[in-house]
Amino acid sequence: QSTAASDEVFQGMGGKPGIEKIVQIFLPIVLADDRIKDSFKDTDMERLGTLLAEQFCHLGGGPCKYSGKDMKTAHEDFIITNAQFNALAEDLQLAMEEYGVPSRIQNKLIAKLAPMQREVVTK
Ligand code: HEM
Repeated sequence: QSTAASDEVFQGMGGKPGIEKIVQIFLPIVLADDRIKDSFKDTDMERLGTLLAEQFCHLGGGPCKYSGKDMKTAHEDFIITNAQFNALAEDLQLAMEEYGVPSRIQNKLIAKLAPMQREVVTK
């Protein structure tokens, strides 16, 4: 594991074009998911998509800067449960699966998101 390139998750998702495509697959899955879709009814999904792509690229070790709010500030006005956090992670995994990201890389991205749970979950 220590020999893995620091950008292996970024590369494994297909670089910037791959990440953009994954986000394009991911957002419709979220908006069709009865467990979480209501949270996004007033959200500018295009802006959210841009920020998610930046964030995944940065977390994956790619050459991107995340320009959005910190996770606590972004979510504190919403009521978000642990179950909803898990639902969103599951949807992201579906999107990565559909794009053909290897499961080892999928798991690494999800592992990087897991620590955000305590900042995102408000209830
Ligand atoms: C690992 C989990 C998550 C990540 C990485 C994440 C990431 C983000 C990012 C990057 C933004 C944009 C921040 C900004 O506006 O500057 C955002 C906004 C938002 N997130 Fe999350 N999020 C996560 C989980 C969730 C969950 C579980 C929900 C609800 C079910 C949720 C609901 C929202 C909503 C509604 C907004 C938009 C707020 C607005 O319209 O301004 N997020 N999230």
